[in-house]
Amino acid sequence: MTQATIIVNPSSGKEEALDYLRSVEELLQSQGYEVTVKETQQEGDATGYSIAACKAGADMIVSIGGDGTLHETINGLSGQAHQSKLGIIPLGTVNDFARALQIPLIPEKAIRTLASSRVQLVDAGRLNNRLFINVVAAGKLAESLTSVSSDDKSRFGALAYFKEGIKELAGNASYPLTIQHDGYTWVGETPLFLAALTNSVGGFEKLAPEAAVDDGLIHCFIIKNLHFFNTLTVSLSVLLGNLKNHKDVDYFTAREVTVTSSDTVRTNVDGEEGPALPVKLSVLPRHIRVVVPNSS
Ligand SMILES: Nc1ncnc2c1ncn2[C@@H]1O[C@H](COP(=O)(O)OP(=O)(O)OP(=O)(O)O)[C@@H](O)[C@H]1O
Repeated sequence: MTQATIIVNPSSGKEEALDYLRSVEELLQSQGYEVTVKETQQEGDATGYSIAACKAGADMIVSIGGDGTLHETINGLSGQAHQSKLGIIPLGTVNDFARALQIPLIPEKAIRTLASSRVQLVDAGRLNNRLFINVVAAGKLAESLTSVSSDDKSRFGALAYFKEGIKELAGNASYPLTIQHDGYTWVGETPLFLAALTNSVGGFEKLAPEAAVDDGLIHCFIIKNLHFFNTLTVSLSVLLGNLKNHKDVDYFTAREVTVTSSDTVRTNVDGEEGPALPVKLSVLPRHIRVVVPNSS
């Protein structure tokens, strides 16, 4: 009998993940899976459960939670001799990875997607010695997003991010960064450096519109000045996917990027606190097998 493991994070998003557990189990059983359920209690659990599922030869791992739970699950999958395919029920706050893959954000619809026969190969990013799936951010703005409390996230959802972000914009503080890629070096002060693998960053699905999940590229934005966030042009730029064309933004794509600073600068990785700089980023092309809707 084929095996599936469900990894469910009860604290994700609005804390509704457990409400959908039974439906996910039933759908998988109806597809002929023998199902194991693993509930996370703390950071690292999803990685451990994911490694165990691969070692047990599970055909599919289903993550019920947000981008943080997915990040941990994928870090478990990678490097295993047998890599299970991944099903996603997006119940986090932002759910960028699901947005990028056009997995429905309505849980009932996402659950039906698990019956899809379509599996898409998706890039993963490497950051020093671990993987990321969506975005690495560095700078004052990234640090402020990391500081959003999980209480605020549960109560306000994505708005919690904007609340913190806007507080930080008022300061417009920058860090000195050195960014190297493909023989180029950028040196300057920036409040925000973004390295995105997918088109959806922070819930903005058009922030990096040309970023395909399997293009083998890191899409990088160096925001040189945050003053422009205070003007109407920024909202238009972001919403229309023109951020890269703004005069205060440097945009490039790369397969490998190194970011260093003379200051202590922490990163935000897939929405959670990441390591301090320096970081070396690279791409593992078409590294993860994700179950996506038949029609997308
Ligand atoms: N039982 C638990 N109670 C509290 N925190 C948990 C529990 N299980 C896992 N975690 C933590 O939850 C975090 C991941 O949450 P996740 O990203 O899935 O939800 P989210 O932050 O609401 O969504 P998003 O990342 O899409 O905004 C990880 O940092 C992990 O350590």
